[in-house]
Amino acid sequence: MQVQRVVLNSRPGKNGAPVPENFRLEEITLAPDLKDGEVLVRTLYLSVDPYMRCRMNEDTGADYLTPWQISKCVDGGGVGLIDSSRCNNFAAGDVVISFNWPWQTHAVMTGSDLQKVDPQLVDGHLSYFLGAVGITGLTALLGIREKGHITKRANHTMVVSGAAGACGSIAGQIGRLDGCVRVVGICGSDEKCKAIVEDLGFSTAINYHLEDVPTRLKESCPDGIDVYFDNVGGAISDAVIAQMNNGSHIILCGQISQYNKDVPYPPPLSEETQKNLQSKNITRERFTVLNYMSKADAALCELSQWIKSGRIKVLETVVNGIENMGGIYEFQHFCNCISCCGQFHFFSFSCRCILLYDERRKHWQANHKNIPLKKITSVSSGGCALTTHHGKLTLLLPVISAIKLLNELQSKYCAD
Ligand SMILES: NC(=O)C1=CN([C@@H]2O[C@H](COP(=O)(O)OP(=O)(O)OC[C@H]3O[C@@H](n4cnc5c(N)ncnc54)[C@H](OP(=O)(O)O)[C@@H]3O)[C@@H](O)[C@H]2O)C=CC1
Ligand SMILES: CCCCCC(=O)/C=C/[C@H]1[C@H](O)CC(=O)[C@@H]1CCCCCCC(=O)O
Repeated sequence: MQVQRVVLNSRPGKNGAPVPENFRLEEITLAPDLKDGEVLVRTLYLSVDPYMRCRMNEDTGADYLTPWQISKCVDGGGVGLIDSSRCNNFAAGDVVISFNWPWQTHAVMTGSDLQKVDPQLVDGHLSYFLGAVGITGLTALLGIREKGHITKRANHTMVVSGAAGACGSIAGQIGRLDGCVRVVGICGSDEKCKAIVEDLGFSTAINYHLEDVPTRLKESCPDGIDVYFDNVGGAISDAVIAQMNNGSHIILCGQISQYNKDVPYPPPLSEETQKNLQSKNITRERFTVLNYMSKADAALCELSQWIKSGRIKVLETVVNGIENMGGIYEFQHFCNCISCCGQFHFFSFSCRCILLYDERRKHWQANHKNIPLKKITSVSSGGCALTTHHGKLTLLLPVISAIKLLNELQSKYCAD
């Protein structure tokens, strides 16, 4: 069987921004026979995440991350279907996920690397297993519960950086559901600001590219800041920390603004910010979701229920084609992504890029008629935004490709 895959072509260098040329698309032949314990999977969606920037370095700087190897297939979070199986735990048609899914249209994987998931949890919207009902949703929920110390009726104000991203967009909504009276999001465009306020229910949004963050924080958080969900680090976090209250809490989720720099994780803080933390007794404990997986099942159920009931909205992003996987890193400033292989569709909001393989979708529908995949229900003007059952998708593609993609999406998925 001929399959396409993405390999690492070159490294950006420890202080370099990733470029599409860091990746290369190849075609290879998969051996037809499976060994005992192996399965053949069809890739549906692959996730492109900030931590992968570290895997592009020879030394990732984090003990739980291995570097990607030059000319080898890259891997990460993925979801797909079992095509055929020689592993007792899996049968053809099962939906499975893995943290080490190769960026490949089909792959032979060992059963022990895969986890079977229940499509009912996401109402057939399988990409959610890589986002809102997957690692980033868990990160938001467990990060808040473990490190946020939000108390109902305490009138807490929460600030979220990277607020339109996969973790941030869910974290802000959970902050609200858990009882914060005010949730302020910081993100990088007016479009994102509008979406997190109008679609997700954040109280206020600050565009850090156009607005003065300290001034806008002062206006938006008149009672100071009690909880900070930090996705970005750097100057934005310095500004937030400067306005945090005594005894307040930081959820140290990630520091994306520093990932192109050759600094350890978590990157060092300025002296002034360190002083702020100490003098105001602010907690800032590192949070890694993988350390809380014993709580994952219950948390995933909670997320699933919130999403199904519409109390949490999910924003997603799609870009078209495995050949565009490298290009996704051009969007890294704007988004972290999900994608797949073959004839892709790459939906792309602020947070996630998702590639959907047409044939696989048909395969899925043929085998799971009772759980229809969500179809796009309307396309809004300008070729830059679509609406699904679950919320708005904003394409970060150039308008021309966005229009082309929308037309394709329309003709393929909106007919019925
Ligand atoms: N602790 C844990 O276990 C986990 C941590 N993480 C971390 O959470 C963070 C968010 O991840 P995720 O939501 O998946 O990623 P996304 O890519 O979905 O979101 C990241 C957001 O950060 C913003 N951003 C990118 N670069 C910068 C910058 N230089 N300055 C300010 N904002 C920037 C982007 O939008 P814009 O600039 O337009 O606002 C983007 O929306 C990352 O730091 C990641 O490493 C993720 C998963 C698990
Ligand atoms: C070094 C910067 C990391 C910053 C925090 C972050 O983004 C962490 C992400 C992990 C999160 O805890 C859950 C995940 O899915 C991310 C890591 C996944 C590790 C997979 C292992 C890959 C490998 O084989 O190296």
